[in-house]
Amino acid sequence: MELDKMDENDWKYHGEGNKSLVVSHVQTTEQAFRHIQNIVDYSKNVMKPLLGEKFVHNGEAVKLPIDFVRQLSLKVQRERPESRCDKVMDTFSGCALCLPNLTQLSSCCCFGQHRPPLCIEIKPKCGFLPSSRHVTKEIKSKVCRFCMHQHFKLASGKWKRLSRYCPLDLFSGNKQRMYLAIKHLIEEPQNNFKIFKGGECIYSCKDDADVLQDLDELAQHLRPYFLPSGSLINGHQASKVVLNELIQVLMSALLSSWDCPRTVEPRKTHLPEGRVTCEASILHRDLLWNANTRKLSNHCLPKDCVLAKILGTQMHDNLDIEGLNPLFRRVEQHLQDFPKESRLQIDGPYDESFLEKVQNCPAEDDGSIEYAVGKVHQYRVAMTAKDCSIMIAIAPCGEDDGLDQNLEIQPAKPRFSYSVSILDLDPKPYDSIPHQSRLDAKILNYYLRSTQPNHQEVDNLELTNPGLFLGRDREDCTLVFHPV
Ligand SMILES: O=P(O)(O)O[C@@H]1[C@@H](OP(=O)(O)O)[C@H](OP(=O)(O)O)[C@H](O)[C@H](OP(=O)(O)O)[C@H]1OP(=O)(O)O
Ligand SMILES: Nc1ncnc2c1ncn2[C@@H]1O[C@H](COP(=O)(O)OP(=O)(O)OP(=O)(O)O)[C@@H](O)[C@H]1O
Repeated sequence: MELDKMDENDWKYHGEGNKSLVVSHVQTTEQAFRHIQNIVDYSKNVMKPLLGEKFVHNGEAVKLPIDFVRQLSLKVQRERPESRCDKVMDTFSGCALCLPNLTQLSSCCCFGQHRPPLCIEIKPKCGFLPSSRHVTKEIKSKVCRFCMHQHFKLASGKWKRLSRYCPLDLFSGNKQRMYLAIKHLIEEPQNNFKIFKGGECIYSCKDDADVLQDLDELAQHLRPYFLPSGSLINGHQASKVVLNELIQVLMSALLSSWDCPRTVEPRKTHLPEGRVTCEASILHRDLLWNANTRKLSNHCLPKDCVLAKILGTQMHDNLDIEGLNPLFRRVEQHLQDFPKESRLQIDGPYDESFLEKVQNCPAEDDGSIEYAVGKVHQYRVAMTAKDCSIMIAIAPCGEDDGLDQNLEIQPAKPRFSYSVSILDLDPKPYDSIPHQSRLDAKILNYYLRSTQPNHQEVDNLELTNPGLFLGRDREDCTLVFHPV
């Protein structure tokens, strides 16, 4: 803040205590409001057209009384996880993003009165392997970023166990692969899987928890939704049935092609040819040896299902960070040469013209700034889609709502209505691109160091906490495929 440019009209009374009188800067509120409005514009004008009207709730920027925000921040403080408490709430901004509660079903969906709705949140992460000619390290086209990143996260202490989840299995459209992907998410949720019941989080990552106990407890919560009330199945068998049913419902929701009438065979999206399995996935070896390899590795999702929409948007990153870097530098150079240039819309406005730049970027590099900025925008859009979450709200519906014992004799499938939404669609900052580049190299180095003992470092990077490094690879596992 420059002292000689201070103007009392930019400040207003905020409140006071015994010793302090607090004034706040009016710009702060306006800037913060602009920031939130930018998020709303980005969700509404950029991500919604790409991901689909029905999945995206852009929300609304709202102004709130500052005292209310301060009180609220104190009230929620004790419920916040310790690992997040380094972030403080901006209690002076007086504004917020108002969104519908996506753990609840929208009012148009029917749902039973007896049981509160369930909501499953999945953060699927990146579902494809880069096929860009700019990729210099072969491993990147064999092992997906999530699976490589696991080793770095373990070494840096973010998580205590490796997740066996592989996004390529979830996005495969193949029911057997999807089944295992969801099973692995349940077993080790990290920040990729949560379950809410009546809006309350009942299942999420607990670092020190006993995994098996967690699963039994979870099955207890879910039992009334998936087993008839008088069912005699108990213990481990009941948990297996309940979790199996949950996975089946989730797969239906993830594969629903919402624009197609249910009676018609849904159209399929065949994604570009290329490697569609990840070598680190525990399924990989089975896929290689299985007689049905081609069928199992089919990359085929129903058109317009939530997974196809997210994957299609992620694939706007078709150069990989390695191919993007020189284009980022071209934009940087241009901004240095023309500092007042705003038509590139680096920080917005996120309007139709921004979307036009994303959708109509020239296919080949013609050396122009337009091409470079189009690719940068595409990359940022892809980053948002690689970091978003899917919320699947489900509730029992129809005449079978009060599942009774008779159903056990001739089990009828419980019926559910569900709604699917996508959340966390913030624009990723333009200036985070250099960080992405460094992170990419770090992830690669940690992965290679853990799996290939003689590996030479890719770049001259300083690797943090090498002493913490655990070189254990995934548990060896043989799978038998059953029809589902
Ligand atoms: O880079 P990644 O893949 O680790 O993603 C980050 C996420 O970590 P994850 O790998 O999902 O555990 C990370 O998730 P957590 O906050 O760690 O749960 C954030 O979503 C981060 O986004 P932002 O910088 O807060 O906008 C994410 O950063 P971006 O790369 O999307 O900016
Ligand atoms: N509209 C909503 N309805 C219900 N739950 C929500 C909603 N928005 C966010 N949440 C919950 O709050 C969590 C954090 O929200 P969000 O992912 O938007 O934050 P973020 O800071 O952008 O996260 P990230 O670190 O992943 O970038 C979500 O994972 C979800 O569980």
